[in-house]
Amino acid sequence: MKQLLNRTFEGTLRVPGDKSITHRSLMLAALAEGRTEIHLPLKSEDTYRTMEIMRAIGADITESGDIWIVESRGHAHLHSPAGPLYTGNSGTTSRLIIGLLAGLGLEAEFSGDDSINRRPMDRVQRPLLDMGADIRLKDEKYPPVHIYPKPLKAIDYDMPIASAQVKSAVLLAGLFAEGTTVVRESSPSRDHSEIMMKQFGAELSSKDGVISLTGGKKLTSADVTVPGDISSAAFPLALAILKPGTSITIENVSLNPTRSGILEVLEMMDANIEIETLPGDGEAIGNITASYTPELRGFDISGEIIPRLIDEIPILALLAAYSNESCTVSDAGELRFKETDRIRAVVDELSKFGIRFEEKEDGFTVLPGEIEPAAGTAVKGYHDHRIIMMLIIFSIVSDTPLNIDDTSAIDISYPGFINDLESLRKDA
Ligand SMILES: O=C(O)C1=C[C@@H](OP(=O)(O)O)[C@@H](O)[C@H](O)C1
Ligand SMILES: C=C(OP(=O)(O)O)C(=O)O
Repeated sequence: MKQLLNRTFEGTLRVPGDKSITHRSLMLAALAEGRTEIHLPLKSEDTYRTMEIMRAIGADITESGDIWIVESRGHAHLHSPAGPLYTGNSGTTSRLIIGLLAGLGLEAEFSGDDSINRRPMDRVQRPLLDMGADIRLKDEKYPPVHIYPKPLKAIDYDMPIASAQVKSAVLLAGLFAEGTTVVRESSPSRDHSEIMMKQFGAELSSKDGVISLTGGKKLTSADVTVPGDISSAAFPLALAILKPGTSITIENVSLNPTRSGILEVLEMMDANIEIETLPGDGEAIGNITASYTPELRGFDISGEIIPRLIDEIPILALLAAYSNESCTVSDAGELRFKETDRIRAVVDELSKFGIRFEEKEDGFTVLPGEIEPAAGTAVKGYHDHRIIMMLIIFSIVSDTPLNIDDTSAIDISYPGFINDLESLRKDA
């Protein structure tokens, strides 16, 4: 990483494919009769966990360079796995698979790594029990999760939290439930499941936060091209804004409005960014250019924007530290249930450099002030990809070598992160 310090960066990058869309494409392609090609999938630890699980229940998936091919004779050919499943570090795999397995009426058991085994699964279990599923959890909350075959009925579900994982689990189960499943969202969460289910022929409509899905409709294959992941793009974009002499363009990245809250905050901060939308009929995509911005305004965000930038909050905290004004994030208590408690992690690690935080149960305020980077400071990544990548961007922006305990979790969502940054070095 030393090779990235005391440099400036310039150029164009394609970040890896969207993680949320890749997970969903593997699941839906396995349910849909026919051959699906998934172009430019994210090849990362988390998405391979979903691929292995889909194979363990009978999906035929082959990899051919940047295309994954799923050949399916339809959902009826999927079967209970021969042994326990493993979801690794992936919350999306864990939550969505509960809905999928319950919907298919399969018997299965799964657990994950230490982080997943501490993440709550009862949020998905509750609505599925209402649908008639039989799902058992350790201490009524955590993996190992056991799922037993039961027929499902549609429900009308008022979401108590804004969670795309819960919504998607209910919808995946709803594909096989008797009747029309209705999900009511209080704040919009990412809608990739809804978009893709329609592409695969599901009888689904969505309006003003109310999603209706009629069970029993046969899905048919549809090719998917995965756009770049805006959650990954956020790191090089932050680098461009914070590093003097730097300008970076990210091409073909998802601009889905349920994901692009970060761009709205960058605009609030008066950051130098340009967004070019590209034509297309599925997921919104475009190119984003960000450049060094010496004076950054503050922000105060809460409410409906939070689910639209939830995974970008660690890197937003770093941007906030460089603002001349105070920056507040509220209504983001969900951050405490991610790979690690991301509020704690951000506050504990960035405080080591004189960055002043007021921590709250549901967020934090970053106060303006001097940053005091000290070479060789020991920092912890908590085996959380987003915390680690934020710390690496801080190290590069402040030209300070840091002693990060373990960076291997980068591979959860962005293998090639360091290489991509190297490709942008002005002298590369
Ligand atoms: O559905 C998805 O693909 C995701 C939903 C979000 O989680 P929640 O549903 O828990 O908010 C997000 O944090 C996660 O990275 C991916
Ligand atoms: C929270 C994340 O993912 P997951 O919930 O799938 O582990 C993330 O990618 O930041």
